[in-house]
Amino acid sequence: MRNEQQYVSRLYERLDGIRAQAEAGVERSFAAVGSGQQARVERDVIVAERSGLLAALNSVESGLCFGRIDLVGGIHHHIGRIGIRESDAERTPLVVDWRAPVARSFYLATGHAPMGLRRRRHITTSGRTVTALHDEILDLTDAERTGYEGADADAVLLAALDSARTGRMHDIVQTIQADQDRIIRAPHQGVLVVEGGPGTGKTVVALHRAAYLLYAQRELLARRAVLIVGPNPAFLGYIGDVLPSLGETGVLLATPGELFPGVVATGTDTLEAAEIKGRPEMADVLADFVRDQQRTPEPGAPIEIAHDDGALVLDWTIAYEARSKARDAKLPHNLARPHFAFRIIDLLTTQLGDRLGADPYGGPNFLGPDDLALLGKGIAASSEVHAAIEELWPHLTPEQLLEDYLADPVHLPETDIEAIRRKGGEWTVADIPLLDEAAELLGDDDSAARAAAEAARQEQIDFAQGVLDLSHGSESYEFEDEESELLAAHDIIDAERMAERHEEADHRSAAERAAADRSWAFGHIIVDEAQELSAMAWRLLMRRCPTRSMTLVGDPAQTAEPGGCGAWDTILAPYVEDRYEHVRLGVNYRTPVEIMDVAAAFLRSEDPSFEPPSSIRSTGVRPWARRTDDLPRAVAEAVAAAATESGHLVVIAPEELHGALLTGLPDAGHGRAPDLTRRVVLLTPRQAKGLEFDTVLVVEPARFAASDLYVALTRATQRLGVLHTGELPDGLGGFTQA
Ligand SMILES: Nc1ncnc2c1ncn2[C@@H]1O[C@H](COP(=O)(O)OP(=O)(O)OP(=O)(O)O)[C@@H](O)[C@H]1O
Repeated sequence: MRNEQQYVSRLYERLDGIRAQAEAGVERSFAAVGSGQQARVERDVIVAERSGLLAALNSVESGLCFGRIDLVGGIHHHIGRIGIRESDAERTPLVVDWRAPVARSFYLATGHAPMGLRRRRHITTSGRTVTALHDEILDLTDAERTGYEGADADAVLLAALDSARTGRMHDIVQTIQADQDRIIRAPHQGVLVVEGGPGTGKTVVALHRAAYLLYAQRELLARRAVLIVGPNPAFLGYIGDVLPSLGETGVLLATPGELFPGVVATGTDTLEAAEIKGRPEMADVLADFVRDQQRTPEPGAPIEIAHDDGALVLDWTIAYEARSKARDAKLPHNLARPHFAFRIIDLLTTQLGDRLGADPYGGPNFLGPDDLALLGKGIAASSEVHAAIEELWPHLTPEQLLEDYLADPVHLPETDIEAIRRKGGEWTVADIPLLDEAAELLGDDDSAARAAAEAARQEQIDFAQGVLDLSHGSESYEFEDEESELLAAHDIIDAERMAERHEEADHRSAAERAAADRSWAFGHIIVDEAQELSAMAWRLLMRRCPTRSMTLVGDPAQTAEPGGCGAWDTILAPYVEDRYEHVRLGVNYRTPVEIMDVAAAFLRSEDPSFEPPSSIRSTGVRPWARRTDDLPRAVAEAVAAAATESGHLVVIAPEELHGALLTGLPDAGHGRAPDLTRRVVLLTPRQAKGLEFDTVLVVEPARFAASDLYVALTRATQRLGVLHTGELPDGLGGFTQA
């Protein structure tokens, strides 16, 4: 133990050294004498880089080194969250990153396949102090013993699984199991589906896979960023510490309601409306609706446009021809609009030319090409003509289009139309993929943005010219000697190049830039609770990941959303056919066998073929149930009785009961963004998805949908209780009566 303590202390000393160096770098950059835009840009870049490094160094502080492998032949390596080298000339490795190939045997070696290992050691620390060592002898012919060999090889894993929860997910870097390691390091480049029952580590494995990919493909992923999609903000808060604790911060976490930049989904849909909006047919429905916006006047009811040289008649024939021409361009609506406008102007010019230049005696038209060009210019400048074009082929934003569509839906059966009809109101999660679809159909007409950028650039050139003129004026004063004069700014740089240099470089990280850019192509996307996403949501996600480098995590048995796609083939066939890898996790690390038995029996009563994951732990504590006439009081009493138990407690209850229950739970975290670090939390079944707590109280299970109840029953790491007023739902039983 003493030797390991000395080694670990030395590691922390080195970490402190690197940290001090990075801090000094930041300070030096701030104090840098260079002035002017260029120097500021360089300083900002250095500060951003060093600050990123500092954040990573600070976040790996806890449990920096957690293992050691001794190879046959005497070499050994310490394994840690990040790799650290000595400051000597050879840059000797002090601790090896857990993701490095050399560290792999730490996770995979067994007595049967020792992978060249003699011994594997787990080092447990508290702060910077080594508190325990656990050794496993892998080479049984080796007689040397350390005294730290435990009888139970899984002691470290079981201790981690048994520990009280904190409301935040922790990394599992010290105890990754072999089947999990294979998924984390899977070489598969395309879509990898990780399926497994509750508590099998799907989420935590996917997060470690993200960390692994960020290590193995650092170049690419630092540029393109990783996106992690999770079901709700509470879940993202719950998993938010895992990657930073592994030294990785360049990741964007988002809920499905946040995937259209500039819009936050705060509204709610009925289940029926969400299901309809998620159907794949909605892509065609919206495409048809966009075509509906490309109009023609009714035959016999033309648009008459006043013009100095006589009225112009924009009739069905002209509009129809211009529309066909514009549609032939096969461009999104807004980008095809100029084609429509040019054709209209062209046809109206011909109309006017025919009239003005007509020879009353039937000879050729009097007007030549120059006259026609002049007429065309006049028509193109006419605001009335533009108003008519806008009426027939309006420039649209995705928000406008969808708002108009939802106010008066079309191209659907009448009952569906009534289900989704909505005038104004807030955007919902199911609207987000529709907005994205609309954006695709409309196309980003960036001509206005480009014109603005050009104007800004011109302004900078003018500003730079001003600076140059000033420096020219002060030349004799500032540059006294010949050499300086030769290098005077105006001699070596023109205003345009100087303006470019002055342009503010984009210092945001790839993840920050990706968050603001709808057309961003991510290097890798991880989707948790993937079974919940609708076909339309998948269309959005696939657009964000043209390389299809994705890890999808889910459990079809936990599907709650009526629009959820469920089967992987249905989700993936349109994009990758059957070219995806499918792996399963079968061990439940969370729920003890006593609780899993109850949950599995309930689901089997719904689906007799259901195969639950097998629990790795048993607590000897049976779940309990109590019937009551006064739920708020019974819940408050049960929570008070659990106060002596360690860890966190969640009350999972239907939303409509929350108001009443809260009167007896004044300190509970609750609401839209509940604070999960509170000792007591009140959640709806949907909010509880993906989370875990030491103690779970399920309230009024008869009001839960079956899949929601299965999720609720499988959230506990230690204890489960059920409080109900009426009969328990069919199939739910096996409790002790409390
Ligand atoms: N190898 C491991 N070492 C330590 N803890 C582990 C290990 N694997 C899983 N766990 C723990 O098991 C619990 C369940 O993991 P996780 O939440 O990833 O499961 P899940 O499959 O996503 O569950 P659900 O589908 O119910 O959301 C977590 O606390 C996780 O840290």
